[in-house]
Amino acid sequence: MASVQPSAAALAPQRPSTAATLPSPSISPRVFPFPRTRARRLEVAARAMPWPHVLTVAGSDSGAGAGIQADIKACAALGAYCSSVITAVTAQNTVGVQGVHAVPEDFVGEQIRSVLSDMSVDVVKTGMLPSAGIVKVLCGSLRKFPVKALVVDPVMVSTSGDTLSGPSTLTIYRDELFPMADIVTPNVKEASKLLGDVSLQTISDMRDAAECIHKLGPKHVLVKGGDMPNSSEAIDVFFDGKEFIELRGLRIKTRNTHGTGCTLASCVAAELAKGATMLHAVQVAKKFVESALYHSKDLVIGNGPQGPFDHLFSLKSPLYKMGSLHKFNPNDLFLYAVTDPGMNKKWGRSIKDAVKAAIEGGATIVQLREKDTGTREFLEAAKACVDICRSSGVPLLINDRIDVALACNADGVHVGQTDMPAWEVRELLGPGKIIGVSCKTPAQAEQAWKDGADYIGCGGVFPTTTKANNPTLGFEGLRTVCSASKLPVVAIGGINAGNAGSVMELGLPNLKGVAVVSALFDRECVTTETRSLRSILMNACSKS
Ligand SMILES: Cc1ncc(COP(=O)(O)OP(=O)(O)O)c(N)n1
Ligand SMILES: Cc1ncsc1CCOP(=O)(O)O
Ligand SMILES: [Mg+2]
Repeated sequence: MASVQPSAAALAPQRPSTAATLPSPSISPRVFPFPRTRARRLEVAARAMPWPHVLTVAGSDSGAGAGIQADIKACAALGAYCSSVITAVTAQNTVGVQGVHAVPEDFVGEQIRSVLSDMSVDVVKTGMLPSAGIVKVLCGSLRKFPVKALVVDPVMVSTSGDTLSGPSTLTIYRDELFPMADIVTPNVKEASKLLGDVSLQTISDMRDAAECIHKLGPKHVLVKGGDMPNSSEAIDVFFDGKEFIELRGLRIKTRNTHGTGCTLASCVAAELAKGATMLHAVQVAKKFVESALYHSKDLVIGNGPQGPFDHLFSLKSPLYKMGSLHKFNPNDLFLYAVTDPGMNKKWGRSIKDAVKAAIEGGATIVQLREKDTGTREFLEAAKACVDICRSSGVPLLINDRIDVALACNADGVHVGQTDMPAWEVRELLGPGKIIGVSCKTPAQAEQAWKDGADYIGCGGVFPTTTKANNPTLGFEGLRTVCSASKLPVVAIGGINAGNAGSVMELGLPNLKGVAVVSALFDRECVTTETRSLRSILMNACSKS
């Protein structure tokens, strides 16, 4: 690999600033508020707003889909500052890598020194490290200027199949860099290379690989399964030295996957810099990549087989503002309030007041089930309820109506067996939204999971007059579905203050809560009923 030499222009003496040649201004020059004494500087620093800071040590991608360019965009998208040390300049595009020009080792060292000696960097993330010498320089610098965490993305082969780091770096990766790392994030091809070209075909192989790489010294390992053949999901294996966690995601059909590895590692680094735990950082990173791929799936840049994706998709999409992204927490199903227009009319309250009251009483999630409300009125009310729920941190779902959910930017939808299939809903809503599916059988629960739902609603557990022609499953039916479900379950149908405790006391696997219509809304005071049901549920859970 050839070295980069500074251009003649870069080496030429600097032109004196134009300010020096201008006549002195008649007004006093502006005083910049840079504190002159050390004590004053420290005082200012103590009051200063912290800005999580990631330093990426990686290669430049001229096509800007991967490498340094991806790292900076990913960190920016997640609110972290990203400084950059360039280890190599690559000529690449959507077709592949046409050339690599490594930066001389001592100049890589100089860049690192410039950043780490001046700025307070929280996390260092590494990407393309083209030579063993550069890895050595990096390790030496990290010993001199320690940071809170080191994220190592062992970039060895580009997704187009081009070699970015020779075999000589393998040994030093294993001997010097990995023992310093808080996490190493190989894909299956890289994991295989790191372990001497072992074959990785199954999740169990990925677990074994994660364990072997962990023995090389990093605190955590994430083996990414995005490239695994014959898998309808993107499953990654996370290992912290004790426990294996399979992280499941959607496999987004798109050609725009260039730079996913760099982006994932940068997101992990950004989240760590913000103070997240490792598992949380990895979960956020995975969700971010999945969402970016989803929102970029139809973009076209370049003519080659692998295009870049849009890291800053949230700036564009009104449906996907980061602020409204409600990451699903199964415990939110604990007390699920489902509205009913007839009951609200009967008691003379608006949808908005009903939702406010339920939240005040302690509802943990709300569904607008407005079967007879006109679309325009429904949408207006839904928008108001989105505001109420968002300011209380309670997710708001829409029953049946994907169009209304999209228009009001709700947190998700609930659909039944005769509504739009969950996988089509997922296509429309994207990965950031919550999808619930009504299921009465294990087969339906299995399908809901395959379709990408987040939870299932199972019932009627007891007879109900709220939903016509709805067969009663009883405790046995609920037990059968809960035991088979891979998704969290909420029980529904005829649940009230008199029987809710007995449902939760069943202690069924996956049962996270109860969904209730009439026992909350066909009552005079929604807040009182919700409050009392919540305390019944809490008592029952403390017993079971
Ligand atoms: C939480 C929850 N579970 C089940 C249902 C029922 O949905 P569905 O089967 O689509 O019937 P309708 O509610 O549309 O009549 C639900 N709404 N919520
Ligand atoms: C929507 C729905 N899905 C199954 S039962 C049911 C109605 C639940 O209403 P209630 O809580 O009043 O019995
Ligand atoms: Mg429905």
